[in-house]
Amino acid sequence: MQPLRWNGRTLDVLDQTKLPEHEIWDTCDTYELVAEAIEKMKVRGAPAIGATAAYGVAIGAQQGRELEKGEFLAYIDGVCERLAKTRPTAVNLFWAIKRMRGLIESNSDLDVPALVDLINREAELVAEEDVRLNKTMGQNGLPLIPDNARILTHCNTGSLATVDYGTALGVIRAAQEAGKNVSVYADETRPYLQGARLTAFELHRDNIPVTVVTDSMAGYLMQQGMVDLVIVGADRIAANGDAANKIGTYSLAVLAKHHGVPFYVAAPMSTLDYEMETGAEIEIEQRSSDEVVFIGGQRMVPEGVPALHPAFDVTPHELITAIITDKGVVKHPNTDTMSRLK
Ligand SMILES: CSC[C@H]1O[C@H](OP(=O)(O)O)[C@H](O)[C@@H]1O
Repeated sequence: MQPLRWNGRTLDVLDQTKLPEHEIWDTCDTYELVAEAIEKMKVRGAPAIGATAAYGVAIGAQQGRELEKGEFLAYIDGVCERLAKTRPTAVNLFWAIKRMRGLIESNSDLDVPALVDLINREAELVAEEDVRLNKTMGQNGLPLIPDNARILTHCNTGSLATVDYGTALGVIRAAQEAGKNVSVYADETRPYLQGARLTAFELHRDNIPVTVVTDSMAGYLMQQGMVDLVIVGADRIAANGDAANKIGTYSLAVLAKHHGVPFYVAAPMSTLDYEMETGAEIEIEQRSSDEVVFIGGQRMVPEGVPALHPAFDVTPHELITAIITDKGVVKHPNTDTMSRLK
């Protein structure tokens, strides 16, 4: 199930906060509505956020179609700034905005209508490329997935986290499509429950055997020999291979190392941030503690008791067996091996 529907003018966003029970689509006909959809995590997942931001710039450009050239360029810069403020960790957001800005700067001689059409087309290209690259990544990861693999994954890295097909779930899909008999344990992934609500939803629809487990069960599953490999996504990968991903990923990597279970990260090249030397520099989004305190509107923490909500953590490259990208697989990632992907 794809999370975005583009008709050339407006963007319909599948409201993922309402899944799996309700399939509700929100129409974004202004860039502000696009920004709010990202901030409220109606759409989430690094590549999906990047594509959504690109469409947000395109919708903003259409809104400014009647402006004079100079006003338009200043206005579209403001649109980009607004979208860049939505969420800090997933580099795909900034990669997409930088790509749109670069296109505008290198074509600033065009008149406004021509620029608007060019921006529209570029946003569509970002989305089309994402699907193609995810499928390539799936094929690149295939050799790492043995037949009958029992796979543990975290959060949601499927079609709902991308334009379609997925990153880590894309590798799992490729394995199933290749006839491998794979099964998945999906961490529920508190507090937003991407695993229970989204990954289980996607895999069940695709007839990929999936069992939901609580985040605290990962160690038990590995201790019982029930997991053959772990595969997760990423929101930003530093030049040395340190990977920022949903909170709880680092704990999985430590457990996997202790139990000798391979730990894979799957991410497109748009998630690699070569300007960031190590993961220590990655900004970790701190979201509202209400997202921890309340589940489905029901209070789980006593009034007056604070709760933390770091939305991501960073897994050191030493704990990562291999990073799977659309350009190839980096085993034992470090600054040197990662540099060869450039
Ligand atoms: C395919 S990347 C998905 C990536 O994004 C998720 O974060 P969020 O749901 O907060 O956007 C999580 O880190 C996934 O691994």
